[in-house]
Amino acid sequence: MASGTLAVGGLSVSYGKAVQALREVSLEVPEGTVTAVLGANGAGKSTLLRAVSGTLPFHRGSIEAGEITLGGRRLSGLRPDAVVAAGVVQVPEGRRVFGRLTVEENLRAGALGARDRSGAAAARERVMELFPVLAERARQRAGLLSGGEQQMLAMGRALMARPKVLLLDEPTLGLAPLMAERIGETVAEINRQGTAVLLIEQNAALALRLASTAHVLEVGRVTLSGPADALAASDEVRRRYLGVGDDDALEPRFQRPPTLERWAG
Ligand SMILES: Nc1ncnc2c1ncn2[C@@H]1O[C@H](COP(=O)(O)OP(=O)(O)OP(=O)(O)O)[C@@H](O)[C@H]1O
Repeated sequence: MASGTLAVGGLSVSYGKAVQALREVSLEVPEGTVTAVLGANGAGKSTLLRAVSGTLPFHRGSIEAGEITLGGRRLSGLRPDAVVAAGVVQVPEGRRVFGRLTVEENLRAGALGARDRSGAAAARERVMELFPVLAERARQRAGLLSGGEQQMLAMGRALMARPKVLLLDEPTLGLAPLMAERIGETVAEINRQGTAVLLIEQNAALALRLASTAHVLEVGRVTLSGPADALAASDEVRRRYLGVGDDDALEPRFQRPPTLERWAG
């Protein structure tokens, strides 16, 4: 397996005895690609990212079965800092920048997770090129930035650890359409520069445009997987996630469950 491929195999996760959030989920983020996960609220998308980043215990969740590997090396069971050092870094939902620290200090904090310090200057340069506004605001408190700028900072902070795989949890949530587009363009650029991305995104149209492969999660199970363009063309995805051709599309979780289909590839 390529050294940067993230693989999730047969993953089951629960929160206590009552909530089984993921059931035998298997998917891959091949080295250097963008893979998207779609799903209604509560489908288990954030749980998947928490499992990969090692942060489940902070939410009282645990892995019951399955494993997560990067390039064949086991990540499941590692502490979050070890997962970051191995090359997988999460940008959490809701940005969560350190509001009282400056932009610069937030970025420095991100660099602490890197495997070694030698590439810190190059990483900072890359972040400032991707997000020029962060250079302009370097001395400002992060809490004073707009929502879109905070998302940029959260992504920049994650990139300071020089990840092989970036985990993005709803990066455009709550942003104006123009800002959401900019974030989308930046995700594409980050990927062009060689970083793989596991993208969770409520804007399914944007996610399917950015990703090469996509998966649909429903009540903790992967119910649909395939090339992103094939999913974007499927009636099921168009109706349930792209809001095309069905008045009920705004309430995806109340619709009938999808049939299990898979495309080759
Ligand atoms: N800390 C927790 N304790 C108990 N149950 C939880 C916890 N976190 C999530 N859950 C439950 O696990 C299931 C999956 O939640 P998860 O947040 O992963 O879904 P999601 O697809 O990310 O949804 P959303 O988009 O609303 O965040 C849901 O039933 C949710 O209520």
